[in-house]
Amino acid sequence: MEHNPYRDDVVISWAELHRDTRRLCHELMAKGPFKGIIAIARGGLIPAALVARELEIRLIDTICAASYESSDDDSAQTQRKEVRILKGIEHDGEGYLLIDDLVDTGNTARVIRQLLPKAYFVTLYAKPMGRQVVDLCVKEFSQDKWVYFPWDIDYQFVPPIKKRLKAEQQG
Ligand SMILES: O=P(O)(O)OC[C@H]1O[C@H](OP(=O)(O)OP(=O)(O)O)[C@H](O)[C@@H]1O
Repeated sequence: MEHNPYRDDVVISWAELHRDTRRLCHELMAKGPFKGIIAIARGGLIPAALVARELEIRLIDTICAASYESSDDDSAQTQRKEVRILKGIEHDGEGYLLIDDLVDTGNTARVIRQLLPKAYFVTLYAKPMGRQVVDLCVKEFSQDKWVYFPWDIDYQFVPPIKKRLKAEQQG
């Protein structure tokens, strides 16, 4: 079985994501103006839409990448494959804001940084292995945290702690 580097989860709510994106926008006001936004799909799409609203940017493009593939056990912590660019951009990114939700190992960001060397590259969240590849992020998490975004999760009923402990003791 492949080594799993993730020891802990970070669960980001919609409200937290929105608040963090607005914090990013306040910092971006001092960096622009930008000609447009390039969202790294899919994770960058929702942050890019929120940033576009706050900075009043209406020119929005995408670069489409795929870097993870499903693991055999259906876990969200899927196994890494090579980064593939499914749709590129026909310029070097000068004057553009490049947005993704997360830089983790930095594999995706490194490939895209080479394609768009002049873009201003931001993510909401970053882990140490990828932090240097982007220009700005809002929060940093340690490498062993797995970040769940609001679109990855669902609200569901959780039994009271007393019942859960009892069930654990019996089982
Ligand atoms: O730094 P890395 O280790 O490359 O990981 C970060 C990348 O992984 C996620 O995308 P993912 O490949 O899961 O695709 P998705 O956004 O389409 O779900 C995320 O949106 C980043 O693009």
